[in-house]
Amino acid sequence: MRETASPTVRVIVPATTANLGPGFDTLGMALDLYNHVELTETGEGFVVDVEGEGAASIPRNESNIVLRVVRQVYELAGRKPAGLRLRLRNEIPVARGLGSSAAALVGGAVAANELCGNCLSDQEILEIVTSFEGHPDNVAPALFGGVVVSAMIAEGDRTEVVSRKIPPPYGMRAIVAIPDFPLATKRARNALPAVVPFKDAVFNVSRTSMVILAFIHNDWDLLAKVMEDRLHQPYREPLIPGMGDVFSAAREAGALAAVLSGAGPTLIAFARENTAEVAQAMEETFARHGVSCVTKELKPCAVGAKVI
Ligand SMILES: Nc1ncnc2c1ncn2[C@@H]1O[C@H](COP(=O)(O)OP(=O)(O)OP(=O)(O)O)[C@@H](O)[C@H]1O
Ligand SMILES: N[C@@H](CCO)C(=O)O
Repeated sequence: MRETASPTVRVIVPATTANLGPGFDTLGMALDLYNHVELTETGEGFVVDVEGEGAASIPRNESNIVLRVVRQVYELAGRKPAGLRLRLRNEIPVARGLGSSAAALVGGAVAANELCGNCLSDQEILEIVTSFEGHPDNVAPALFGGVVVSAMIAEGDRTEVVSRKIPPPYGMRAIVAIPDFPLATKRARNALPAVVPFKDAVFNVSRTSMVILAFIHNDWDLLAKVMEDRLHQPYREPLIPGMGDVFSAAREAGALAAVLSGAGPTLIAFARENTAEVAQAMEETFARHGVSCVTKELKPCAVGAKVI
């Protein structure tokens, strides 16, 4: 008798760069570097395979965050799988500020939802994965693509995640300089103060608003002027040797702006030309500070998580 194939779903999810300078925990952009998640319902057991980035460090047991989000989706769908096989193939470096965990979580949630008959909406998936991450600015662009503005709005005992997508900037390139050392998001968030000067808060409110307008109107002169931060980058700079000099070198080489990618340590520069010169300037400047890095030229990605 012909064996029926085990139901399998494959999902591809983009990397993301969060904050985009002043938009701490609010702005994020999807980039064309991907994690691949494959989920199969099996007769028994829960198996996790990992290849690519993080293969040596990502757990294969119940602590694996992707397995945890898959289980939560099945539970919400009222389904109890006899067994699951999870295959993770990662191109996004782990703990480097490019949204590796967000991409993996979104991939797992979308794959599980597909196998459960798509009973959860995108909004429900967004809020489930945000609850794992604690902030929406990687998750939302990983799910929806493009540039996404997000806010967490408390409503009684529930927190609604409100997200709105802007088309990615046309003709813009993102040069990322990825140091060879990891920086856990948790550690980078612990470096932040509980209170900031009122003038710094106002600085970021104005710059975040203007960054959004610059993207909406493709106003690159404006973007170059306003993509600055006072809420998180100054407090994280001691964790990334040479960060300020790398920003200056990127701009001198032709970048419109250069900021910390998410919680770092990756630094990201936005440019429309001279991308090779920008990448070289970032790499050489990091090297002068004793930091070895890999540079990649990436493009903003209009599409988020996709079942393939
Ligand atoms: N692709 C992945 N698959 C499974 N677990 C992952 C993956 N990427 C990261 N993790 C796990 O997510 C947890 C949080 O990682 P952390 O947020 O510090 O790094 P990250 O999400 O990879 O980095 P970043 O958000 O800066 O890109 C870590 O325990 C890590 O093992
Ligand atoms: N907004 C988050 C992004 C983490 O990728 C932070 O900066 O901690």
